Amino acid sequence: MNFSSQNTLVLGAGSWGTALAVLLARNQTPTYLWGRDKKQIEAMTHERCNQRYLPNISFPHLLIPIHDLQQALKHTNQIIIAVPSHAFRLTLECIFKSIPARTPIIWATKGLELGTGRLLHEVAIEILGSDYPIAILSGPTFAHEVAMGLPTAVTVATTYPEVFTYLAYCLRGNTFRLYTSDDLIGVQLGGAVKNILAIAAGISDGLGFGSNTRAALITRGLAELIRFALVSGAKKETLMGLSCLGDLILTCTDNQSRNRRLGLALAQGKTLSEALTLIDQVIEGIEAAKLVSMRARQVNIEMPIIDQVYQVLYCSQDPKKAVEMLLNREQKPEHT
Ligand SMILES: NC(=O)C1=CN([C@@H]2O[C@H](COP(=O)(O)OP(=O)(O)OC[C@H]3O[C@@H](n4cnc5c(N)ncnc54)[C@H](OP(=O)(O)O)[C@@H]3O)[C@@H](O)[C@H]2O)C=CC1
Ligand SMILES: O=C(CO)COP(=O)(O)O
Repeated sequence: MNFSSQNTLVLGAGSWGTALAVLLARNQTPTYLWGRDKKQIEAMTHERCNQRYLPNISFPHLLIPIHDLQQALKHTNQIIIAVPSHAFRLTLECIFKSIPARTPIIWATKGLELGTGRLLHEVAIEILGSDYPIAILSGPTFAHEVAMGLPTAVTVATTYPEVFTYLAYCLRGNTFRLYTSDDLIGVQLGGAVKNILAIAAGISDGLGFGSNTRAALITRGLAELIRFALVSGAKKETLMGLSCLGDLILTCTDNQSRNRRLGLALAQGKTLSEALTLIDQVIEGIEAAKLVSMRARQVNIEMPIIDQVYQVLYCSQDPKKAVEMLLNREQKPEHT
């Protein structure tokens, strides 16, 4: 394959889609960055920067912001979806009739399908059938750090080796390293559930608890995540890798995480709607908390931390009370 003649289309002009488009274009891959907001695309075209979602990062000349989706689809050999999970189905439904069969479709979205809790590869296969090679890019990746060129490593889950090879070629460089995995379930569940645990870590730190508490939350949260993911068909080794443990550590410990900042704000007494207004970006852990706690009950998996996050978000549970509930649970062996 003559890689150098290929174009990539990134769907979703938020912080993550923009950072990925910047990385691709810096690596000499002609890249279209599609966003739904025409005014924002015009501003990005004029300013050569995404002031709203990724300020102070200049666009390389091979990055072209675009609003006309059909036009963008005409010129693409690879699609990367970076819209929030609530827009995933709609985005695929809009494009699938216009993309040639065999076009690789990769997503960097971290979450479950709105309302149903299905994994996004199930949604993708339902819409696309088996004519399109799919892959999932996930891992500890704050958009701004990636765009700054700080060294970052990710997992790409796919059963199509050629998709990985081409993606790795496009994202190559000294700052971005890709590892392969064939565990679509584990990689997606790690990325979705860690967001809920980052809210928990934010709550804990916002209440003024210390490093001991945070370490306990991360470790016991990971135990919940593993129980849930194994029952769902994930591989255990995936859960110890970048897309799960790596991302869990990142988002539970650094205030660049919007999910963690949500927890901090709630613990400081803000209402959910005040916190949402304050952060003003996608917070995937909110919907995921509802979907995962519901699913955990259905499959009879104990997820006490996730459950308390759900209670705080949806049932007006006082964050302090949520911690009390967790600490006063019946004693049990660490490993069961
Ligand atoms: N930011 C990060 O560091 C990382 C994010 N991710 C994941 O990437 C995904 C996107 O998040 P991120 O870029 O951070 O979010 P942001 O909050 O930065 O931006 C959200 C973007 O999604 C767009 N959007 C919202 N609804 C729709 C819709 N219905 N159709 C099309 N576009 C829509 C928004 O457009 P508008 O401005 O018009 O509302 C905006 O461009 C999430 O799943 C997130 O978990 C993964 C790794 C890192
Ligand atoms: O997934 C992320 C980094 O890997 C971003 O996390 P937040 O959505 O919590 O900001």
